[in-house]
Amino acid sequence: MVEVVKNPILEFHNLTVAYDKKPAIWNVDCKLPKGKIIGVMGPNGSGKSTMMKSIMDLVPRSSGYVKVFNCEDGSKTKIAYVPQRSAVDWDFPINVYDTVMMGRFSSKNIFKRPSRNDKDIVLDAIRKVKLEDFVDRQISELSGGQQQRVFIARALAQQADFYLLDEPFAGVDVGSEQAIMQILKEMQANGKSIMVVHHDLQTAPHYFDWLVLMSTRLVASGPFEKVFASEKLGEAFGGQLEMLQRVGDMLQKKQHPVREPRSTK
Ligand SMILES: Nc1ncnc2c1ncn2[C@@H]1O[C@H](COP(=O)(O)OP(=O)(O)OP(=O)(O)O)[C@@H](O)[C@H]1O
Repeated sequence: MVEVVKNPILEFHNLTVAYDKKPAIWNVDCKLPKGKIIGVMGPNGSGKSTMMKSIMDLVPRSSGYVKVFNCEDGSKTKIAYVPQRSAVDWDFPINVYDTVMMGRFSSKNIFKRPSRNDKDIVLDAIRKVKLEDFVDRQISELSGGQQQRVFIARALAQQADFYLLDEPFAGVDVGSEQAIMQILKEMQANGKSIMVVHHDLQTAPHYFDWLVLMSTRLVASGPFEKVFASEKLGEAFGGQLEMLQRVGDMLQKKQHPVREPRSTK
């Protein structure tokens, strides 16, 4: 099941990426819509991270291509990428402010001096993720949820049109997960497109408008409810059907599977 998209932000055209000749993603062909929060789901090793990296041109393509479409105003679509937590050296000696400031530098201007405008944008991004009390704190001294928010602030400082987040909720407490989700919804309300690699089938229905299901091949891409309710979910996740049944029951009862954060009052 691959839904046709008329005004896409992104197109995968027969894309294959292999490591040591073993395909990590195989012949992926689909278009993804603008202005949505898109979930990318599938079992471990199904190629979700590779899909993200192929958009950023971080992995060599064996065949096919990825095309990112222009913004409405004709300017080039800017992409910000938040890698998996495990790909980041959290012991690197750098504080929150300087990490977020990295979002204002590209490979072409790494030696520029930050302008007043850069500084304002960085402080604004830090405020948006509610880390203003931690600007001077080393990133190694933050909790998992705070570290993730620093990287989201760095992406916000890039002022991109399209945001890619690889498992932003891994190693993050429930309160931080909800805070991050709130930030993503606000970004969407401001016209941004967002793509998120996610593992948790219970929370997914509350987060995404569009679902891409991977199992090395593309299993499905379409409106969330349509893909989630189809047999494609079982096809992608194979052995985990019992758990899926429980999720289905929960959805029928309209229970919100995410616990409310405990009040701090
Ligand atoms: N740098 C690499 N070198 C060799 N093989 C790799 C490399 N990166 C990923 N792979 C392999 O490619 C396949 C897809 O990996 P990928 O990380 O894209 O999957 P994933 O769906 O994101 O997995 P997970 O949910 O566990 O993070 C896996 O079999 C993985 O072992």
